[in-house]
Amino acid sequence: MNHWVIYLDNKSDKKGFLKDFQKGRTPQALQEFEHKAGRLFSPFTLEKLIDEEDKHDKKIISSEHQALETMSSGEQKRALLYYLLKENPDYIILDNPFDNLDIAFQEELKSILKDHSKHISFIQLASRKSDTLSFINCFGKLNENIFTTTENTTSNDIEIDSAFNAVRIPHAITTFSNLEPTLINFKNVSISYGEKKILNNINWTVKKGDFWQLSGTNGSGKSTMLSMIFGDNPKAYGQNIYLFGNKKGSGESVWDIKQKIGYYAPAITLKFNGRHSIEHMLISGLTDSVGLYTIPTELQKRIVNQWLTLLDLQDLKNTYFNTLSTGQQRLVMTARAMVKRPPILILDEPTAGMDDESASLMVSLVNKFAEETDTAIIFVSHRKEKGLKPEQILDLIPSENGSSGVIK
Ligand SMILES: Nc1ncnc2c1ncn2[C@@H]1O[C@H](COP(=O)(O)OP(=O)(O)OP(=O)(O)O)[C@@H](O)[C@H]1O
Repeated sequence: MNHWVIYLDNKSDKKGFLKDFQKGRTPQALQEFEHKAGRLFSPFTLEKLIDEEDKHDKKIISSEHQALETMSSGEQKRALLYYLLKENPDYIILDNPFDNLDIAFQEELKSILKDHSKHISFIQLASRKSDTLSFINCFGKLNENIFTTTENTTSNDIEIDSAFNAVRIPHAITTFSNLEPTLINFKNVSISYGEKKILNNINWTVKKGDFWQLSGTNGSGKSTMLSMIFGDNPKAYGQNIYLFGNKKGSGESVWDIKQKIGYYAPAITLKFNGRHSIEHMLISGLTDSVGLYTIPTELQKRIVNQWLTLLDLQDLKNTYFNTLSTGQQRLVMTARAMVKRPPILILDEPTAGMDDESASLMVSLVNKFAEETDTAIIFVSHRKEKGLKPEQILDLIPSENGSSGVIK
């Protein structure tokens, strides 16, 4: 039985490939799948199922106890996997299956897929060569929209430690005065959803200039914690959570808080589907807007030009953002969250779905920003991100009473 891996880079037209595949337009080498029943294990499938459940008010993979929409990203993937396997298709396309999964579930997934590989063919789309499943016996790659077969290539270790070293992080133009040295303070924070206990007695202090990694298994409460800092999660009220010295829910508006926090998660890239030049995208990071509604000042332009030089994107400054490769878009969006040099920068799984080279560039940029600025960074990731240099890790360890926080 054949099992394929198809390596992707940030220029691969994955969407186009999947569409063609589903319509039966398969490349020559993959013709064995042409008239077979296939399923897709991908965030696209999850999106569609959530939408369908919502529209028709029915449970397709939601359980009795919990709607698919409210599950954590790892829980959603687990539910989808079992749903697809139960359908017993001839083949399953696995779209970067390990993204957003904690180490334990990654291992479990590997062994579940291996067991099923005796009677289901798998086609793994992989941005990282090191993710290649052990039972893969056919190799290919997707260059833009062209599929070609390749030799069995082993994982490529990319070191881009010297990237961005020519230029320093540009100066800030916004000043954040009267900041307390302690920016975030969780005191004995415990959160439940109904009977389900999520966080148990979390104590966490983030100070000016800290570099934290927030980690924990799927469903351990990482997004819940972020939503209490950056979002409007009502569960935050009544808890002892202090942001910039003020108790959450007392006085400072969500807008006041958001203004002091740079935030980037891959999903927000989707918000920027209009025609914005890269230069304007970065300027909009200084003005906290999605588009650019006012004429930028000379100072704003100068700072953004320095950022473009740093990112080596000077030549592309007038290019539309939506024409960049995924890796370039992610770097621009991360830089957009950095340009203000906010007191806090939250990066929520920023490397999910990135190829090795782009992930490595992202890590270099974050390390450099941590080193050269006073911004406190919270980097959320399941992966031990190669080369990332956080000073401290808050690991959420789940138990029946909710997750406790262990500082490493
Ligand atoms: N509205 C809700 N109702 C019920 N349960 C919820 C709701 N929102 C979140 N949960 C549960 O809270 C737990 C923590 O979810 P959260 O998204 O914070 O985890 P996470 O650590 O970010 O996980 P992942 O790494 O999988 O994204 C999960 O078990 C999730 O199912």
